[in-house]
Amino acid sequence: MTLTLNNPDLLRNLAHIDGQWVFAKSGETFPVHNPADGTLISEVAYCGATEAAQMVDAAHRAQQQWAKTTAKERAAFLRDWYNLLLENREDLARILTAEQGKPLAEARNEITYGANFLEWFAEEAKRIYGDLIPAPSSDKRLMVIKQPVGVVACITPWNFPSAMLARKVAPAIAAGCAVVCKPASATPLSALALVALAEQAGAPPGLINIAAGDTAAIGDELTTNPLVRKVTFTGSTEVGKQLMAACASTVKRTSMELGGNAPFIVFDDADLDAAVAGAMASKYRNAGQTCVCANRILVQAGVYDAFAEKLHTAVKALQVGPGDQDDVTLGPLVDKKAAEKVCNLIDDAVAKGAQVMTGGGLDALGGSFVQPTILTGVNNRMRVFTEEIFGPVAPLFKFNSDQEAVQMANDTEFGLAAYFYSRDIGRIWRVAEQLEYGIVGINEGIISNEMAPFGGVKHSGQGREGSKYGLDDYLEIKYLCVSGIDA
Ligand SMILES: NC(=O)C1=CN([C@@H]2O[C@H](COP(=O)(O)OP(=O)(O)OC[C@H]3O[C@@H](n4cnc5c(N)ncnc54)[C@H](O)[C@@H]3O)[C@@H](O)[C@H]2O)C=CC1
Ligand SMILES: O=C(O)[C@H](O)CS(=O)(=O)O
Repeated sequence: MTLTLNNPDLLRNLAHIDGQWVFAKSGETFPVHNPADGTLISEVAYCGATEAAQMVDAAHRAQQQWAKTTAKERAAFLRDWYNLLLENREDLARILTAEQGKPLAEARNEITYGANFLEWFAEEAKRIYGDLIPAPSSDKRLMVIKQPVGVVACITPWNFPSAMLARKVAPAIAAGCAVVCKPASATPLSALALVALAEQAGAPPGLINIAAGDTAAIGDELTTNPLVRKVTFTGSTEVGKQLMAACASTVKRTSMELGGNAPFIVFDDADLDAAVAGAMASKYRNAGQTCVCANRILVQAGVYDAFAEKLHTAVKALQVGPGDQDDVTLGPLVDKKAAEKVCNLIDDAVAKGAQVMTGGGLDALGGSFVQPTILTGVNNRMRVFTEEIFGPVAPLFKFNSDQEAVQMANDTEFGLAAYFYSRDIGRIWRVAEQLEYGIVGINEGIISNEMAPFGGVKHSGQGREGSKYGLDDYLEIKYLCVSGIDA
């Protein structure tokens, strides 16, 4: 696939440190390939601990100044950056589809989704209020002020390489922090393009720094350098735990958006057509590579066959192919290793008795294209019940009672998103309150937006991104006790 841009300057391959675009000190680079056809898109600077330390030093200097700006000035920068993302949305979407594989329509949506966090936190920046507290004695005045955490490390995944960066950098900048960013090596180009637009929007040198390459070396520097006061991470639970442990030596704050294992419950009073539409949107978005995808579809016995047939019809209508082709609605997985892992999960289920209703393995296109798949006759001994599938596979589990559905749904160490379809108000409240998840979609399969708190419980992480709560993760609360007030 040839990547054609209106503004070729958006395709960056260097690190951005202290306001300069620089090669790696070693001069090394690493390749970025298009998952649809394996073609080379770019060679990107392969950075390591040296560049990571330089980013931290630059961010520390810049943050001292950025913290002195007014909320209005921080808001104005974020809004200018937001406008540039929208003006360059088509190019940003094409870069995103080229390196990650998602269909262009989804890529456009991701750019808008990420931009909306810039707009949201441009507004929230002006509402970082403190408190005055009734004093215990007449000679005292008690108050609370909120101050920026300081230098923040942002480590982001390959599945939403643009929006996940924006979702972290926006509140950090709004709060008065400076950032050092490490994108996933599979998809650095979208993040680099975003930083190029931040520079165009007037970001002071050192405010926003980014480097990719030697993941472990960069990660080690960012988690142990005492000048970094917070690490915000989106990715697998396994890596999240490693990063939390590494941050302990310097007592950094952490925000963790980790893995999921979302139940999608269809009760017998559900609107089945709405439930199928919600399942399609939740399960097959980004070819199933989102942390909030429906991972286990639990269907009440009385409607199981009807729901399965309706879902089958909808899945058969999916168009598998390269994301830059107009009619495609299901792109490749991010790489062949990811596709192999998903096929292994299918094979495990079949070996334990599951039936393949449609799909079942690699698509005829080969490479990292996986057939959209529905499995029936599944049980909780299969890996598709316990593991995050991260692919276009819908296992349909059957249940009888409401309590059985809730028990199955909660039978996991994860707790990010859950979904269910019902039109009974009593059932809705009872089930919503019993589900052990940070996010619950009720009669809805797409729950993500900048206005709502996004985050999980248990092994799905800690902290919330977006919403009026999203700034808290980037602020420190300081209590001032003023005495001697009595005349
Ligand atoms: N809860 C959420 O919002 C999200 C969770 N995820 C989860 O992430 C996984 C898929 O995304 P991946 O990018 O493969 O996850 P990953 O955990 O392998 O990588 C995520 C990021 O961490 C970096 N990383 C890996 N090891 C590191 C280390 N030792 N030090 C510093 N950085 C390191 C990677 O380079 C990448 O930038 C799935 O489990 C998915 O559920 C992905 C996106 C969103
Ligand atoms: O990385 C992800 O999977 C995203 O958080 C999912 S969403 O926010 O785009 O729904």
